[in-house]
Amino acid sequence: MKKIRCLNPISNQGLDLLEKDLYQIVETDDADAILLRSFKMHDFEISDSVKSIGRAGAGVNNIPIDKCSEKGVVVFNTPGANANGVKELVIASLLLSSRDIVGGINWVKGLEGDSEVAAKVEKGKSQFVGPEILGKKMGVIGLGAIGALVANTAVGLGMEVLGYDPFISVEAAWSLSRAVKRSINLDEIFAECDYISIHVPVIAETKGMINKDAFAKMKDNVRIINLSRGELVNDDDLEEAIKSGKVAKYVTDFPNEKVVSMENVISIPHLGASTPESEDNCAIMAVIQTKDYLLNGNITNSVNYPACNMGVCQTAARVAINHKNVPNMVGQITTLLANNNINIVDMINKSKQQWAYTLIDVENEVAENIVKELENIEGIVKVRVI
Ligand SMILES: NC(=O)C1=CN([C@@H]2O[C@H](COP(=O)(O)OP(=O)(O)OC[C@H]3O[C@@H](n4cnc5c(N)ncnc54)[C@H](O)[C@@H]3O)[C@@H](O)[C@H]2O)C=CC1
Ligand SMILES: O=C(O)C(=O)COP(=O)(O)O
Repeated sequence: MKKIRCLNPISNQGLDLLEKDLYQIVETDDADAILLRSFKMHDFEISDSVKSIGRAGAGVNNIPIDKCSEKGVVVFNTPGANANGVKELVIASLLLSSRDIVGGINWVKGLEGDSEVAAKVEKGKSQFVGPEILGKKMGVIGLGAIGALVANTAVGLGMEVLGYDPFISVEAAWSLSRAVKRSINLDEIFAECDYISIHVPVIAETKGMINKDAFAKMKDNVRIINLSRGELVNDDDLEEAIKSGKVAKYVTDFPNEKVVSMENVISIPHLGASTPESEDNCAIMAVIQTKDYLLNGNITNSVNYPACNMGVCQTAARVAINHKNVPNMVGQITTLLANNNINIVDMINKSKQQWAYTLIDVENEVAENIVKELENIEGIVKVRVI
């Protein structure tokens, strides 16, 4: 029986795929696999029983990836599974940033109980005028699953779209409308766009990328939409840019104590992926990937270990080894098996940056002492016999 622990509520559409005779949902710290959404795991004790962590969503900045890699814990996410949910909220945000719908709604709320609401609405509406988006320039930073959908939809809404992504995947590039203009540097986006939407992960290179220097290059009255992560924007610099009139509106899905009280900020409570469709898609994908890893050792959509697939084991046993990507690992592993008279039927070795994974189907049972010997090889961080 494999134990699965959920650190956030995970859609039943996914959890129902866990067969009752094979899997048990637990709240104890002896789980084989963890499923989560935005739960912050940095201070969470990851026990040695944990083999994988499945993020039902895209961003993995809530998970200590390096620590997981060192422990041989494979971290999955679910690329694209919530992209449409986010895209739709970006389009809503685009309109909210332009027309003062939020200001208008709040003002009308204040007229409750007034006997002249209809007349006052007509008289007061001019204070909420805002521009149309048709024909305006939209900059999309990051053209992955979400950014590509946003760029294409903005084209469909009659906007002129500039996209920037130096690491764009072939798949995302193919999916882009030919009307999306490629920017080769951010400065062009900053200088030309009336609306800028950010769709990059928060990593060392992107943290605080929307800062004083960036604001200085932007047009006056620019509208910025950030449904990616709060840390991408420098809050102090944003405050200045709003005060000076450089930024007309900032829409964020990641409000904090500082941003929430700023003028001309629209704060959304992290609702980008909060649709039944996205929640179901993410849960289903995370569960399928987790099951395949626990049962077969196959890796799909991991952010720290390489993709690897040998189907279902047809031999006496399958040995799954997580290790460092350094010379002579395969040599040492196969020599040790040969010295123990274990015949290899099939094997695969893959690497991703400094980590690697070796799957070996063998003809014989693999005894506990051999597992121990494998674990003792310098550079090996996890050994499983499936
Ligand atoms: N508000 C919400 O509920 C949600 C927020 N997100 C956020 O959106 C981000 C993007 O999600 P996806 O599009 O699904 O991810 P993705 O991985 O498909 O796309 C990210 C893109 O950013 C690009 N990129 C990386 N570094 C860059 C840089 N320095 N400059 C320009 N582009 C760069 C990559 O090449 C990739 O194409 C996530 O990392 C997450 O932080 C994702 C889902 C839901
Ligand atoms: O997928 C992501 O990166 C998200 O930000 C969605 O977060 P959530 O699963 O809604 O807590």
